[in-house]
Amino acid sequence: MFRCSVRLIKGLTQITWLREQPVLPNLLYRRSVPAAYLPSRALRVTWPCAEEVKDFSLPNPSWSQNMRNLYNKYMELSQQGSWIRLPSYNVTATHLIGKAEQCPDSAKPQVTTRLFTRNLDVEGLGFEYVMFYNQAELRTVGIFQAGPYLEGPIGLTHGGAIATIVDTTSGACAICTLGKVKTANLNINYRSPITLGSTVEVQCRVDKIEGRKIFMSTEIRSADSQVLHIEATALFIQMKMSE
Ligand SMILES: CCCCC/C=C\C/C=C\C/C=C\C/C=C\CCCC(=O)SCCNC(=O)CCNC(=O)[C@H](O)C(C)(C)COP(=O)(O)OP(=O)(O)OC[C@H]1O[C@@H](n2cnc3c(N)ncnc32)[C@H](O)[C@@H]1OP(=O)(O)O
Repeated sequence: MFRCSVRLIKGLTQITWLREQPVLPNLLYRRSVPAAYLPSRALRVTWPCAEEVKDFSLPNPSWSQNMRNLYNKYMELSQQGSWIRLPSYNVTATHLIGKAEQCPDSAKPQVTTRLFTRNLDVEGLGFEYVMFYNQAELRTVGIFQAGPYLEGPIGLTHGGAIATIVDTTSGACAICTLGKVKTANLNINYRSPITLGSTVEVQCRVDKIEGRKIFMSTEIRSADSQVLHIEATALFIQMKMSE
């Protein structure tokens, strides 16, 4: 248990910017798992115990040249200080401090929860994406490559997969701005299909904040910005301190 805590904390402390975020104290999730979260009586949910915590938003061999070009562009902007690359793990709890002590040592069979967008073990088949956050402008950019396992109509990306990317990119912006949030509303206009294998740029911005409500707009365009694929709006609600 102690070793697990050390590994997780070591991984998290590498993300120095997180410690500087004003929202970080709000990102501490509750420390016990309600029974309703368990997928069945035979299974126990476990938290990440991997030797190494992999950051999935770093380039891998499946990335297209378009994906790499956009990534390099925002990495350069990050070096100038305006953007921050958001790390991405395959277990939601890894993004949050305070889960490590829940690593169990014995329960079998076990199932480890997985972040929906990072649930495939082979690179390039599903969601390949990286997100950057601009704190001054309250914006996120997502660079998304749609893998072949995201098919809806033949050769095209499933609308639900696109909705997931809108939710993820605008949700990340809301989280970085306000702390823990849940999606309350998502409206999507599908303007033109996204071909499987293509890379698109997801642009999200905060429209307004009213108390616990944060209103977001999202646009998805082709890598060269010429084709508008998606226009969307979303409402996220900040969690109460007790949640
Ligand atoms: C340390 C890490 C930092 C870095 C982070 C970086 C990256 C993040 C990486 C990983 C994390 C992974 C992904 C994150 C990305 C995406 C996030 C996905 C989030 C989800 O995928 S989440 C699942 C789907 N989501 C639900 O499962 C919600 C079910 N639902 C509820 O849980 C409640 O319904 C709730 C909580 C929404 C509200 O409940 P509540 O009790 O807290 O608040 P309440 O009802 O009082 O509403 C307060 C005010 O919002 C207004 N309001 C409420 N709902 C509205 C609606 N639909 N339309 C218009 N207005 C609405 C009210 O009218 C009132 O307005 P007013 O104050 O003006 O009266």
